Amino acid sequence: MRRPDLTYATMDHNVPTKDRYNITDPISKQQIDTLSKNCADFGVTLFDLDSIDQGVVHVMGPELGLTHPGKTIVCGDSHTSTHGAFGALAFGIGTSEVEHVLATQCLQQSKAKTLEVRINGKLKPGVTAKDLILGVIAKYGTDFATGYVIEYTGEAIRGLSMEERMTVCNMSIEAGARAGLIAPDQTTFDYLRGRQYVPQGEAFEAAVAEWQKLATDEGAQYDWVVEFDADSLIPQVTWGTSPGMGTSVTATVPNPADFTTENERKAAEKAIEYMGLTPGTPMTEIPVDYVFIGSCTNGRIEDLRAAAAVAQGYKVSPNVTAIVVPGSGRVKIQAEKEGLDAIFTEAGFEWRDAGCSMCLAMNPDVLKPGQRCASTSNRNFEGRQGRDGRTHLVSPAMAAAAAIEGRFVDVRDWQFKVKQEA
Ligand SMILES: CC(C)[C@H](C(=O)O)[C@@H](O)C(=O)O
Ligand code: SF4
Repeated sequence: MRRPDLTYATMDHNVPTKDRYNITDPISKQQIDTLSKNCADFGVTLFDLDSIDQGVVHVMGPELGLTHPGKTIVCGDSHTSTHGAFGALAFGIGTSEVEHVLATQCLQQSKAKTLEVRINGKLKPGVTAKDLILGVIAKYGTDFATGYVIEYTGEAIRGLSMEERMTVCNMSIEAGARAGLIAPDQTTFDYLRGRQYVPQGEAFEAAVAEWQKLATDEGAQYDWVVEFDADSLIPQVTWGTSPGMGTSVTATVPNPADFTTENERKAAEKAIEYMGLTPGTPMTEIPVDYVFIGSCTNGRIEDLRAAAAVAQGYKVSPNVTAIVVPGSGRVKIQAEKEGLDAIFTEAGFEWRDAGCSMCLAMNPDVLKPGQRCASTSNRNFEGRQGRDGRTHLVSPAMAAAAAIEGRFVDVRDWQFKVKQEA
């Protein structure tokens, strides 16, 4: 290994989120044991199950301050695009490329084209970064950014916290992009200050002076520009089996006949059948069996706060199983300090340990065939959360409201209702 000092590891995909040391799946067990052994043999820092920093790599990395503006970051995982939120060039690579990087610390790449995704206006109350990226992908499709690196710009992006920016960049890959990034600014520097793996004291100020140079050039030219209006965005729910098959919670399940091309019609038909839905059904009349709050898209502390704010004082519907899975050990500890775990458990949510959990069916958290899940993760492919499971992607607040009502609800009405009752 060329640079063990620049390499970090954790365990996330196949870690059980309850009784975490009891890994019964032999392949998962072997993978985890092999990683431990390799890290020990090659001197790589590993955040293992005993570490409070163990968690989903895209949650715990930034949290530790490992992600800096201007860095090139690779990981054997497609959602590495998350780290672009800091103005890093971060992308997922395949296993043989991982091997190449470990041996040489370099990678041959062809230059990507540049795409500006300009978000005009501001998000309205109850509309989140998750709705924003789901809305962009619903509008432009799951392959519009193929061959490009996205730069997200515009007023709405500048107004986002680092955690919200990570949610947006996380799903760049669902738009087909090689990577997605946001130019660093004061929000970025404030987030990084004092974290374990950033320079401290005067060295930090010197780093900031360098990072400031990474702001978007005045009059920068891109290969392509698309625009999106944040002002008119409504909370989103996906109805199909790709992240682009989404709509507003106030809308209905679409009619395949209304799509323009034959391919789209066929894809919609197939997706609606798999999802067990009927065209024309209001999204708010779709009942859910399961709610998953977590993942590298929405398993950060702000996400858990948003979900807890909705859940507080209510009970999960008797027809629903709901789990909350912090993205990292530190998110878990912070949430417990703030009493969020108590809010969730009193409401009837299960409070779990950090891991990828039900984002993908590679650990004990799996849907049963036919079960329908409101999920804060990023992929709703067939079988993603378990064979024949049905996934609807939503924001944390929307997921929490769905857990309580037992169906999708417009969280903007929900907040109104809460206020009236209070
Ligand atoms: C299993 C892993 C390689 C995969 C990825 O690359 O993204 C997973 O994290 C996912 O979200 O589908
Ligand atoms: S949380 Fe989900 S999307 Fe993120 S790395 Fe894990 S499996 Fe992939």
